[in-house]
Parts: sequence; structure tokens; C-alpha cells
Amino acid sequence: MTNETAVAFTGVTRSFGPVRAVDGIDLTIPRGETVALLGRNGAGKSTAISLLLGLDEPDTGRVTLFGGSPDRAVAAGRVGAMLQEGRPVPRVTVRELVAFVARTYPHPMPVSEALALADLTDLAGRRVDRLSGGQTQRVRFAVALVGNPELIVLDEPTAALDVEAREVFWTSMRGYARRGNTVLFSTHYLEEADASADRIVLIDSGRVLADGTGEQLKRAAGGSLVSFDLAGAPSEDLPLLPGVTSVEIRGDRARLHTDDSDATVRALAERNAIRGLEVAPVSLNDAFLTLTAHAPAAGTRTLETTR
Ligand SMILES: Nc1ncnc2c1ncn2[C@@H]1O[C@H](COP(=O)(O)OP(=O)(O)OP(=O)(O)O)[C@@H](O)[C@H]1O
Repeated sequence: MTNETAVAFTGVTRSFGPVRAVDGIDLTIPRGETVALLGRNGAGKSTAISLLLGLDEPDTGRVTLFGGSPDRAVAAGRVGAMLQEGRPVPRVTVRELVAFVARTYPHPMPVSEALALADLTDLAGRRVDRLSGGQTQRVRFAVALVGNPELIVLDEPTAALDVEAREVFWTSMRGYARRGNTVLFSTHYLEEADASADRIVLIDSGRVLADGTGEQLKRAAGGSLVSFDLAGAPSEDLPLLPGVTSVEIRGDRARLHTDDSDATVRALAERNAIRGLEVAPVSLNDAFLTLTAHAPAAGTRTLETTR
């Protein structure tokens, strides 16, 4: 680990009774990187974030922020967080709330700057209990960043926001990241992870399944999807065709994930199995489903991509 490391998980586990919520995570995030923690419900994202913020302790392993304990980094005002649970909203204006929070940090940014970064300048005088869901989320973002943290941690920041509100939110977030800050956010939304993060860490059953850019994840899951009508032909040997990494049969339609679509299509042509043939790049959504569907019951299978 170097001075340039913002976040480091080393062999971290955390169980709740029989549930291994975090099951051996090793993860290093350099300063200045924007990382998405991507996973379905119950994957272990919130537990990992609680450990990272020092709100919970690992059973084994260690989490460090900027080379020290999470508590130390939080106490020094180096970390801002936007967690899932909402707090009761007080009857103050947006500016008053953000200014109040700023006073609790050692090196806050000017309140007007936090409001501008969160796109709240026009709403500064509005009462916080009279805002829409998207506006409230931006207030929570301003509260998380007014302390001028080097690392900001956002647990599903856009849950329940519509497409437009999400776009506004991510524009704000990217503005903050561009200042050289480190951002870690969790999400179920693949497009969001791909659009807003430099790097995606795919988590399932408390383990890191893949770690790389959206492009690398797509490649790791098989580069293309070749589909065609079986027209009653047998499908048992399709997994053996060149390039094929996985096969799905839906009714009479076969969908082959392949990392060499040319070779797969040639082999299909030789079998004369080209009715309704389509070749498409794997979408991030397909990549996610393929990777998580293959999660093993035991043992770590990290699809570590070359970074
Ligand atoms: N305090 C707790 N007590 C018991 N089980 C817990 C506790 N916290 C988390 N778990 C379990 O640990 C697993 C991981 O939960 P976690 O909340 O970390 O997932 P998540 O990826 O954040 O899910 P979501 O996307 O739904 O928020 C789940 O099976 C959950 O039920």
C-alpha cells in the first residue's frame, strides 16, 4: 500500500449468523478513482460500506483508509458518506442545513460551493422538508461533500430517482470526482456504473467476482451473443462449439455467449444452424447476469481482468 491508496480491504470477512455477508474481500482503490460497487440485492455492498466507514468491524481481515483506521480518517474529516437510510428532515432551509453540517468539519468548503456542486444554488432558501425526492437526494449529497472530504462514499445514491434526476445527480458527482477526489458508490444499475465509474467491482455473495472497466467486464463475460432458431435440432453439444462460453435455450431459440463470434458462426454454418441468426455485442446487463449466474457456492472465483 502506498500513500496514493485511498481504500484497502485485505482478506475482509463479516458474517451475520450463518450469512457470510462479506466473504474474503481484497480490494485496493487508489486516490482519485471513481469506483462502482455493483451487485444485486443482498450481495454485500452495504456491509462492505459499513466496514469501510468504521460503522462495523470485520470478523477477520483489515480495512484501511489512507493507510490508517477508518475511524481516524472519518474523525479527520477526510471521508463523506451518503448512506441509504433517510433521517427525519428538520424544518430548516437547504443552506442552513448544509452550513450547520459544515461547522462540524475541520476544513469545510464554502457552503455556496457545496450548494453549487450539488446543483442546489437555486433551492438554497427552500425548506428541506418541502423538496422532491431528487432534490432531497442532492441535499444529502451536499451534506456529504461540504466537509471537503477526499473520499466520498455513496450507498445506492440514486435509488428511487427518475432518469432525469439521476442524470443531474451524476453530473454533480462527476464534478466532485474531477477535483481529484476518490468516489465509491454502490448501485444495482449497470448503465450507471458504466457511465459514471472508472472501474466496476462486481460483488456477489460477499465476494468480488470481477474487477475492471465496463468493457473488461463485458469481455470477461464473453464478448458477443450469437442467437439462432434451433428448429428442432439438438442443443446438447452447443457448449462445445468454438468460442462458446455459455449457452441458454429459451423455447426454440438458442443464445450462445462467445468470445470468438466468427469461429462460433462458422461452426454453426457448417451445421446449417443459421435460421434467424443474430450476432450482437454482450450488453453490460448480460455480462452482469452471466457473471453472477456463475457464482460458485464455495471458493473464490475472481474474474480478475488485466488492469
Ligand atoms: N445486521 C444484519 N443482520 C443480519 N443479516 C444481515 C445484516 N446486515 C446484512 N445482512 C445480510 O447480509 C447479506 C448482505 O447484505 P447487504 O445489505 O450488505 O447487501 P447489499 O448488497 O447492500 O444489498 P441491497 O442492494 O439490497 O442493499 C444479506 O444476506 C443480508 O440479509
